[in-house]
Amino acid sequence: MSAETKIKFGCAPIAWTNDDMPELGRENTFEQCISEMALAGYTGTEIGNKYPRDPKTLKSYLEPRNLQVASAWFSSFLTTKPFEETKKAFIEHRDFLYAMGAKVIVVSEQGHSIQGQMETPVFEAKPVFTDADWDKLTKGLEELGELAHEKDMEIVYHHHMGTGVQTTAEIERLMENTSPEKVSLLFDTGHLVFSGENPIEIYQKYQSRIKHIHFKDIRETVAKEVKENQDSFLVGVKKGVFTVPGDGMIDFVPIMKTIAESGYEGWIVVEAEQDPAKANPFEYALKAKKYLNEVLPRTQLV
Ligand SMILES: O=C1C[C@@H](O)[C@H](O)[C@@H](O)C1=O
Ligand SMILES: [Co+2]
Repeated sequence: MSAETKIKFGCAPIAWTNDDMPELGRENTFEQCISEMALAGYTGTEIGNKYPRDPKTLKSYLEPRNLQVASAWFSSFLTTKPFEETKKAFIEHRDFLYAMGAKVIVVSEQGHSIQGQMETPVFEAKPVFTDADWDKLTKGLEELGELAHEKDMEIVYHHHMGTGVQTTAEIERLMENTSPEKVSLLFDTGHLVFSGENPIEIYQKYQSRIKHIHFKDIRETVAKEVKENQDSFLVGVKKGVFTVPGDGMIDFVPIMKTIAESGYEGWIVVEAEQDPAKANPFEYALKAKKYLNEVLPRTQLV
């Protein structure tokens, strides 16, 4: 089987309407978003704040457009709230994704996170977990992993700027202290490069545990500005730190080659949040798909 058939390309709705800042792209409708994704050539989507939450209704919109649900984000609060609260919300989210046919559940720990704070500098004020936080996080994630297994699903942990799992050392600590059977990893190129990590090294080290991928590129000059100005994550997004693959500083050819050579089977979701008033979401989705269509054969595996 070629790499092309094992890898499916999806697109995240965050470029049309931003979940972290719903005022960005408020005017873009749900139907416009999913129609444009399909028109740009994607076969999968994640879930945005305008998507109907009833599986039957959502399917009635997605199926005519040949779109599947790849996954959806879940915020855990294992380090700051009683486990039962996260568990209850997780089961609801899991059951919704299961009904939609998704196989993986994106989980990101939002306890102590500063990613949603407009004024907090993302590099300087990022949280650092205590040993007690790590203990709660790793144990809690393993329990969520077991709950996912009840539906034959996996949790994929999303390392993220402005959270306690952002750097290479933090990703390593998470991976080393959780069971590979219970906790898998999401690989997000944009967050790794923005943070200053080496994405290929991380991919190679954890390839057997990577079960979901987000592709976004970085505008190098904006990333430098965010660091120098001590901007928050959200201000960075508004300034345009993220863009689609092929439009920034990341060379996706070696990344794609590493992914294809690893035998990765699953979704690569183009997820490049930026201000839709400055970056037309359809044009950028199309640009990314064209670029990826060119990059994939250059991995020489197809
Ligand atoms: O997967 C993601 C979901 C978003 O809400 C988040 O802030 C974004 O940066 C991301 O990578
Ligand atoms: Co992501």
